[in-house]
Amino acid sequence: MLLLMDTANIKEIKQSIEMYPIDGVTTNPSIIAKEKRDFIELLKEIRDIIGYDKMLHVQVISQKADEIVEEAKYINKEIGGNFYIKIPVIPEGIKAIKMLKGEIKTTATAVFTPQQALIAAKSGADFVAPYVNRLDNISANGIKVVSDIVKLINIYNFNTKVIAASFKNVEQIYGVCMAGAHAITVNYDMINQMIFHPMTDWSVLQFVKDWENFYGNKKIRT
Ligand SMILES: O=C[C@H](O)COP(=O)(O)O
Repeated sequence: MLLLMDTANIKEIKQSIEMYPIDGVTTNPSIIAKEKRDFIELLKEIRDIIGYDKMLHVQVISQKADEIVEEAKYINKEIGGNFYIKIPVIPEGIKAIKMLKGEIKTTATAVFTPQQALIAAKSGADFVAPYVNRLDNISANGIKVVSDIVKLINIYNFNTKVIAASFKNVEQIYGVCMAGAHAITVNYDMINQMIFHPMTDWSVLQFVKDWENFYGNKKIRT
């Protein structure tokens, strides 16, 4: 299972890379704009922090295939390393995914249906990114959509991986993992929530208390 951070915030990226087993970073134009920084300069800083081996997914802005391809080539040249260009699954985006096959790795994004994922996978996308919480918010079932996409990819033996995105609670994350999503991308709040449990904190406190009752301030290693 691949675990990526859905953020462009330098502090959050540094902290999560230090604490957790992170495989890379995903961004989108909204996430990037929040940082109020020069686009390429910010991406270069992220690349420096995560190194050249971890994945960095960056989204295009253009909506015409030729321009999407040009943007993809430009960002890839500037950033380098293990790079994926994120392309929305509009028709021109699908065309661009086909055009980039064999040249730049692609993540088909803004996926809301298994049918979109199927076309993106057949076009050669390396990842498809269904938006779980945004689906749940429109009374659809995000986990079911992810589960169906995973099934379709297996039925047709595509090399495409599912990177489930857009989470607002850990139950959604658990659901997509049980459905066999190959990767998840989560924000800083979600990664911390994934590891949090009040009983864990209570248990740790209790262990320390019991130790101190007998050993006082004595450490295990003096
Ligand atoms: O790039 C896609 C994001 O993961 C969407 O997440 P969001 O619905 O929390 O904005």
